[in-house]
Amino acid sequence: MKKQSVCVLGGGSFGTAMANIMAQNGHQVSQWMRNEQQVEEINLTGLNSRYLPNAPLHQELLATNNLEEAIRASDTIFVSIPSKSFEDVVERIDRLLTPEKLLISTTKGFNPKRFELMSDILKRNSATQKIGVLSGPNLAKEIAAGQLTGSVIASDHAELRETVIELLKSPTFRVYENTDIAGVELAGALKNIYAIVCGLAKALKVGENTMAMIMTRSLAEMSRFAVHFGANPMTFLGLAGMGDLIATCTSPLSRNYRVGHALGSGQTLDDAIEAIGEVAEGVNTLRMVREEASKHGLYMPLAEGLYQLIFEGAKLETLIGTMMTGGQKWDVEFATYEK
Ligand SMILES: NC(=O)C1=CN([C@@H]2O[C@H](COP(=O)(O)OP(=O)(O)OC[C@H]3O[C@@H](n4cnc5c(N)ncnc54)[C@H](OP(=O)(O)O)[C@@H]3O)[C@@H](O)[C@H]2O)C=CC1
Ligand SMILES: O=C(CO)COP(=O)(O)O
Repeated sequence: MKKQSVCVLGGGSFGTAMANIMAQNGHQVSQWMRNEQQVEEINLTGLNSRYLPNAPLHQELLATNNLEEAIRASDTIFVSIPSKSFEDVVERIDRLLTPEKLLISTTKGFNPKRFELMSDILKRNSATQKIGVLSGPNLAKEIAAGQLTGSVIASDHAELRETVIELLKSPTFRVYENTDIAGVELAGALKNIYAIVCGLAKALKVGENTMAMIMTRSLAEMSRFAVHFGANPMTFLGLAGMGDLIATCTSPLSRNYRVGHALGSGQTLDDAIEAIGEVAEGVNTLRMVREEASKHGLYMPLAEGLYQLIFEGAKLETLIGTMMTGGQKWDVEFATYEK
């Protein structure tokens, strides 16, 4: 692939990990962030010590404060901004976009202002409809440490999918493709709820039978919700579905898992979030999904139980009770059993 101009919006751990791979691949990469000291640190020392310590960054990765310049110079733009601020940042770049530019979200969450995903925000821009979503079991610190990692690019545009696969291809990072944007994006956002549940369960020292049951029923809930909103249930068998659920529900590197673990160890939600100091998308996702599930009559006992536990002071037994005695009886809902 010939040298491409790319920019990554966001100075957090995931944006930095992606920017670094593309710089290592010889592309012209700028990474936009709002913190001037962080820009200076990356450009002078090759380190992003707040978000990705211990990961030396490629010398050609250029950190910048200049959003306009970064967008104008780039053919492909990755937006790696937490869901809370995603819309604000995308609105700032709107007038700088042109029809050829490729726009990719890496953000796993919902807009807290209204029920919509990041790709919905990207689609509202006035210039380009070349939109994609990157999602998968992608713990940023593991990627930076060179652990073998797979991800998924979902888009209607074959050219976009091909470009992202090539930009990010490395001996340790591989991107697969999918056209089910709704499935891939919903999978990445929803699994954060269940990572909180699993962190909590682990803190309570549950056994592996229990962990397996929680994770598998989580997958059932996630796909039930997502299929209602247009996803293909088969997507949940792939890296963006089962893959990300496994990584996030079992790793203390996941911020959402850590929130759950802290809750299970007796901390308050506010203390847990403050101690982590990075984004944990699952808390907002839980609020949005619970509201939408009740509006549409979707049965989500684990999400409902977690919501009641966190926001309504319910006892842990409520969460356990909804899982053990709930109304849903089929193992796999999208299979046909009755002859
Ligand atoms: N980390 C991971 O392992 C993975 C994360 N993701 C997803 O990627 C998204 C980004 O996460 P991640 O990189 O981990 O987040 P971090 O918490 O590591 O960093 C967030 C970054 O966003 C910046 N930011 C926040 N608000 C704004 C704003 N209004 N304007 C400009 N910059 C802003 C922060 O800047 P500042 O420091 O100035 O506040 C910081 O650079 C999330 O949705 C996450 O779910 C996806 C896959 C893996
Ligand atoms: O999405 C992730 C891994 O795929 C990162 O999870 P956390 O946001 O919980 O750290």
